[in-house]
Amino acid sequence: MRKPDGKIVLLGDMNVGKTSLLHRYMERRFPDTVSTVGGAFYLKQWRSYNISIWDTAGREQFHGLGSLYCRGAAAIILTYDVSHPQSLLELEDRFLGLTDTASTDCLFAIVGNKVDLVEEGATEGREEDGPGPGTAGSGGSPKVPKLVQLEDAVALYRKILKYKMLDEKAVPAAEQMCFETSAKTGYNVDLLFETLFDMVVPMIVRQRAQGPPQTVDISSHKTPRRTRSGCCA
Ligand SMILES: Nc1nc2c(ncn2[C@@H]2O[C@H](COP(=O)(O)OP(=O)(O)OP(=O)(O)O)[C@@H](O)[C@H]2O)c(=O)[nH]1
Ligand SMILES: [Mg+2]
Repeated sequence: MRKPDGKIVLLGDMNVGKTSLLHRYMERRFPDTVSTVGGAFYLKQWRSYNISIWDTAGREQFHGLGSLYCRGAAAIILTYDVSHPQSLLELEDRFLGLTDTASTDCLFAIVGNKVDLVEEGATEGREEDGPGPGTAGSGGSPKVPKLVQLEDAVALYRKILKYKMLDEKAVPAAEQMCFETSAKTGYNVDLLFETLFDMVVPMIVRQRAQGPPQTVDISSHKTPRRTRSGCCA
């Protein structure tokens, strides 16, 4: 298997829909999920590059693993549930610190999932994949109030830039990196992942131009010949 060229990590509280978003994008469906244990990844070929997308567990007991998964990440998707304000607060309080191990030029996307559940429509004009937030596919489930607005996510994005000491002019604009999605209907899901892939590819190209990676490719590593004394030749 070829080593992934870039890595994207999904972070966020339990139950916000990280696994469902990944299933919707990779498998084009919305299956029943069980709460993730540890983490898992998918490989996506985008142009001529292999991008790994890591799904992580939101449950507190797996919290320690988060920074391991983020190591060297080119992009991180911070996910919350639009009907649960606490899930947005958790991103700042509990998850942002885990991203310190990511690549120095790591991109951040903030994603409010489950818009199909809420009364108010999501941002208009971004629906390029899948029906609207609360239309076909929502199964007529009773609507709940939308308790987190897109502006709240934009405010968090700006806080992240401050925390990372990044210049707002040197990174993608908040409006470009804050999404509202529904893993259930597919709303904005392709847009989310494919926007990030398109942003990650130039980073890969730049990293390659800067020199070989600092990691060892074990598939091309020859086992050293042993001498009679037992030392390596
Ligand atoms: N209505 C609706 N339900 C969703 C959506 N996304 C996920 N769910 C439901 O929310 C629950 C949790 O989804 P998961 O994808 O397992 O959540 P998770 O973030 O991976 O949770 P952990 O693995 O515990 O961190 C499941 O019952 C999903 O069916 C969505 O867009 N709309
Ligand atoms: Mg999960």
